[in-house]
Amino acid sequence: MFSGGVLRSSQQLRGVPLFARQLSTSPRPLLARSYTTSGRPNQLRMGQTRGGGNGQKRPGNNSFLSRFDRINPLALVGAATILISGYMLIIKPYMEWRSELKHRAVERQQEEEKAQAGYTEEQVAKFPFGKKTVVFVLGGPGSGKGTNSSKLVDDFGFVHLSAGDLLRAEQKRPVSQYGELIAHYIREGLIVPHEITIGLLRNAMMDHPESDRFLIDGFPRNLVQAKAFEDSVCKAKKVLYFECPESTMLERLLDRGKTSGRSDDNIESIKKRFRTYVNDSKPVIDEYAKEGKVMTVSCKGSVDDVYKVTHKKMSDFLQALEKTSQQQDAK
Ligand SMILES: Nc1ncnc2c1ncn2[C@@H]1O[C@H](COP(=O)(O)OP(=O)(O)OP(=O)(O)O)[C@@H](O)[C@H]1O
Ligand SMILES: O=c1ccn([C@@H]2O[C@H](COP(=O)(O)O)[C@@H](O)[C@H]2O)c(=O)[nH]1
Repeated sequence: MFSGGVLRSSQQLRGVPLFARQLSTSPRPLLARSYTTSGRPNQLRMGQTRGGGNGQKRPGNNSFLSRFDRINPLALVGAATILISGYMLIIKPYMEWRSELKHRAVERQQEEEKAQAGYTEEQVAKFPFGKKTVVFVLGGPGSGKGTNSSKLVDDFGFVHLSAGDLLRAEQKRPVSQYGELIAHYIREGLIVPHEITIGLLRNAMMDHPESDRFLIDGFPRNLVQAKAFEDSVCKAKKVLYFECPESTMLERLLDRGKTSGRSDDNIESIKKRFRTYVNDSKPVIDEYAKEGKVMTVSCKGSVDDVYKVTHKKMSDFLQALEKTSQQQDAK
């Protein structure tokens, strides 16, 4: 760092920082100051040597210790200050930054390994999906699925899995290979390929082995997804459907968009989401209705009013389910 020009006239100063050398070789101080072993300054005039005033050098003048006679202590202090400051201001923060980067890279790698590993085929095969009570929560965008699902969690001990939330979380995961794809589908109001969504839902269910009840909110979005989920995970026991006019949904979504930060709570995306709902998602509800699985709740009224109806319907369903299971156990 201090490799400045060689000072031929003061070879003794090799190893001393340039800053110190320049100060110590400066012609400015007419009185070079040295220090005695007692610490008192010992002032000598230029050219005067310790051996007397005759200009002859003493034999020991070139000894190691005598080299320091010519070094200005202030210069040494200055050099030391520069060294310490350089270390504190540049080298130390740089080393800390490098170590932080290394730490983050290790964390990212661990996260990626964990995400890629997911669950083994054996673990998936052993998980008792068929014994779980799965209720799909369906309805148009902004019809109140999330609002009511959160309340059902508190009252009936469901685990609430929102397909949209799982996709948004996956999109944000720094090492996700699907991040950009999901962002595009969500912004365009399109349906993400079902392999991705079903994988996320299945893993999320397996993350809660202790729970017997799952609310799956905003899924399935089309008939292909519904069939794929039934084939690879399980059948839903019931569908909770929030019926809502488009004008109400639009008003609520635009209002939510003021604070939600969602990339699809804007008028262009909302229109696309409505189109997807009518063309792809509503037929799923119609299909389940044919199987007698749908409980319909109107979204009109206050949050509390709507939830009162939702609570009653869910309570009736769970009671009926309990009764059926008791009857089966009795056989
Ligand atoms: N009964 C209600 N009255 C007034 N506002 C409501 C009512 N129910 C829900 N909201 C509000 O409407 C907005 C949409 O509700 P929510 O997020 O529950 O809908 P969602 O069906 O889950 O929507 P998305 O499918 O877009 O996720 C929210 O801001 C919520 O607070
Ligand atoms: O099964 C699903 C669920 C959701 N999506 C995409 O996510 C957005 C937002 O979903 P919300 O339920 O409103 O949170 C939806 O418009 C789809 O683009 C999906 O592809 N598949």
